[in-house]
Amino acid sequence: MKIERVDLQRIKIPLTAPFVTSMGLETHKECILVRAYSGTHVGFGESVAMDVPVYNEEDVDTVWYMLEKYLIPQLFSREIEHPDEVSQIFSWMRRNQMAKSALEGAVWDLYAKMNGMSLSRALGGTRTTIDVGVSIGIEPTIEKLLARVDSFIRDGYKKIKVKIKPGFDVEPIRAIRHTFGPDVPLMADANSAYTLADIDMLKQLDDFGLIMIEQPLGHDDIIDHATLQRELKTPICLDESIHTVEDARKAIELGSCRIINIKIGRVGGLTDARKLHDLCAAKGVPVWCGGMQEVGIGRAHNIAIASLANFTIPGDTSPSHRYFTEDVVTPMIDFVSPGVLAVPTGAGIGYTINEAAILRALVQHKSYFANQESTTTVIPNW
Ligand SMILES: O=C(O)CCC(=O)c1ccccc1C(=O)O
Ligand SMILES: [Mg+2]
Repeated sequence: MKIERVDLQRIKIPLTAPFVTSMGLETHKECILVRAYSGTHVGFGESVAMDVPVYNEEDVDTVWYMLEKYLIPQLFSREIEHPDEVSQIFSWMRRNQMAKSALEGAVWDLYAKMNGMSLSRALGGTRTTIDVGVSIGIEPTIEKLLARVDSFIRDGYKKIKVKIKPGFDVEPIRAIRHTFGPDVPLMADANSAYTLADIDMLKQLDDFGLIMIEQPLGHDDIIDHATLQRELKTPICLDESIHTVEDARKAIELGSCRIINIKIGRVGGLTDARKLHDLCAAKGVPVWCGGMQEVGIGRAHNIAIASLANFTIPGDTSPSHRYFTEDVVTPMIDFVSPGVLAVPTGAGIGYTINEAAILRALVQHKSYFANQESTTTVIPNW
């Protein structure tokens, strides 16, 4: 296939509730949607970079810049047989995994649509449904947190993940266990808020039977995590520290974690996400699909990758209504039964794009053509 045109659309949508983590506060979702065109087919991708570089080094503007300056022109210049080639084509560029992934994901959807198969099938997925959990931000009080946990348990979520930070860690976890009992599948995500100096507090978390503790230490660390894992019964799951398949190999070899959270954007795209999944399967390390509060396109990509066999732990891919009142796909992504999403069987991502919703959220649109000048529209809607 030859990519003849790419559109970038920057959108901004309010979140139904503010999301607080040890990294800061989010009230809106801002991201870039990518469309890749070949013949009569269009593939869709989504950049998961946040509006500020607090999770990784990228933000919405750096993604746009890297796509426009390097990645889009590079795809225009060649014939592609299979989307697996895209990550190889982009491999000369260091990092910028989310920028690469946004375009690579659009090419994967395009390829699946051109071949009349679902994205899940194109990736080798075997599950027809996936179990999902919920990621709850830091609430102003333990009482408010308990109320949220209660409503998510009632909704049937298969895993409850709570964000922790220094000063809001042991007590909220103790309160959840005390109120809801030992059987609730519970985990904590620290987003790198601790160091080895906090080891006594982290060891206290061992008493609560957590499924795992996600990314307790430095975003760029795998050494101290190995030290910590030797001291903890609870499995450590790495998120921020794993950007590549090689990172995962080294972390597993060092014993830095026993579980890995795979985010397609963080690892540079679907091809590398699948390779990381395969490596973990070979090493006996379970994986689950993380989330970046994606709108429907990125969410659909997450569902497709989570249909692979070694995604044995419920992921963070909650239904659309947990974040937004309106999504960019229609109908909104929702449970088929409590805590369970269906893996679409239609071509590509398998959801219909809600063009009207995108127009309502649109901030900037630019079309790039293989053989023509590009055109930009800036929409001053905020
Ligand atoms: O609901 C989701 O999409 C997951 C939300 C989440 O936990 C998260 C959101 C933004 C950045 C990092 C993380 C994380 O998993 O650490
Ligand atoms: Mg995380």
